[in-house]
Amino acid sequence: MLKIGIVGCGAIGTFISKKVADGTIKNTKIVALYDRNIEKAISLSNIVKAKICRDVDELVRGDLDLVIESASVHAVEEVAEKSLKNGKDVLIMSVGALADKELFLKLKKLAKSENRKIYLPSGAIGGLDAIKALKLGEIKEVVLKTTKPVCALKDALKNLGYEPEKIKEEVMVYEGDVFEAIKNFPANINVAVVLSIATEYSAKVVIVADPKIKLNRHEIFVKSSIGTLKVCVENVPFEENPKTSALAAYSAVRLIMDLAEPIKVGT
Ligand SMILES: NC(=O)C1=CN([C@@H]2O[C@H](COP(=O)(O)OP(=O)(O)OC[C@H]3O[C@@H](n4cnc5c(N)ncnc54)[C@H](O)[C@@H]3O)[C@@H](O)[C@H]2O)C=CC1
Ligand SMILES: O=C([O-])CC(=O)C(=O)O
Repeated sequence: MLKIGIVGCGAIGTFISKKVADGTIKNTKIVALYDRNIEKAISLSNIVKAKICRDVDELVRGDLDLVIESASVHAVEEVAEKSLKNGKDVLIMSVGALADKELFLKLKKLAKSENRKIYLPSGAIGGLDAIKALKLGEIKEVVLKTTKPVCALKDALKNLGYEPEKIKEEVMVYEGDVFEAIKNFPANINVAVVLSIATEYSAKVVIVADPKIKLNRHEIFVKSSIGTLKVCVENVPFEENPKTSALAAYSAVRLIMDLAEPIKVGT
C-alpha cells in the first residue's frame, strides 16, 4: 500500500484524491493533508478521511511514502526539502520553482544522498517521452507557445498592468525566456520549466491571451540533431481552477498508477 500525503488541496490535489478514493489508483491511500487554507483541507478530508496536518513539518514526519506538492511554486522548496530529509519521495506539480537552478541542484543532490526520488509529471503537455530521447542528440531550439482564455491568465495580467476585461481580441502578452515567464505567470506556465528541464535548454516562451478560446492550448516545438518534434495539446480546463488543465492532474494520476506497474511503456 502506497501511503500519500498531499500539500495543496485545490483542483489537482482534490482530483488525485478522488481517483484514489474511487479505486482508479489501486493499492494507494491518502493519509495526510495540508493546505494553508484549512477549509480546503477539511473539505478534501471529507472525501478521503485523511489526517489534517497543521503544517508541512507535521505532514512529512507521518508514516507515508510519497508527498504530492500541488500548492504553488513558493511551496516547493520547503515541501521537497523536508519530504526528502524525512525519507519520503516527492511529486512536484509546481515545477516552475525549479527554474531556480540552485534549488534544482540542491534538491537533486538531496534526493541522491537520501536515496529518494523526485517525480516531475509531464503535466499539461505531451511529447516528453520523445523529447527526452531527442535530448540525447544536440538540441538546437525549444519553443513553447501557450494560448489560454483571458480568465485563466487574469491574475498575472493584472500584475503586469493589463486590464483583462478590456481584452477583446487575441493578444501576445509575453515573449521571452522561461525564467521571466514563470516569474510573471507562476500559475500558468510550469510546463515551460518541465520542457526546459527535459531538454536542458532554455525554452523560448510565447503566451497569448485569447478571449474567444475555451481550451488551454500548448504548442511545443523541439528541434534536435536527431529530429524535430511538434506537439499541440488542447486541454479542457478545470472548472474549479480554469488556469489549470485537467491533463495536468490526469498526468499525475497516471504517474502514480505507473509506479506500481510491472511494465513501463514509453521512454
Ligand atoms: N506541471 C504542470 O503542468 C501544471 C502545474 N500546475 C501547478 O500545480 C499547482 C496546483 O494547481 P491547482 O491545484 O490547479 O491549484 P489550486 O489553486 O486549485 O490549488 C492550490 C491549493 O494549494 C494551496 N496552497 C497554495 N500555496 C500553499 C502553500 N504555500 N502551502 C500550503 N498550501 C498552499 C491553496 O490554498 C490551494 O488550496 C499550482 O502551482 C499550479 O500552477 C498547474 C497546472 C499544470
Ligand atoms: O494547466 C496548464 O495548462 C498549464 C499550467 O497551468 C502550468 O503549466 O502552470
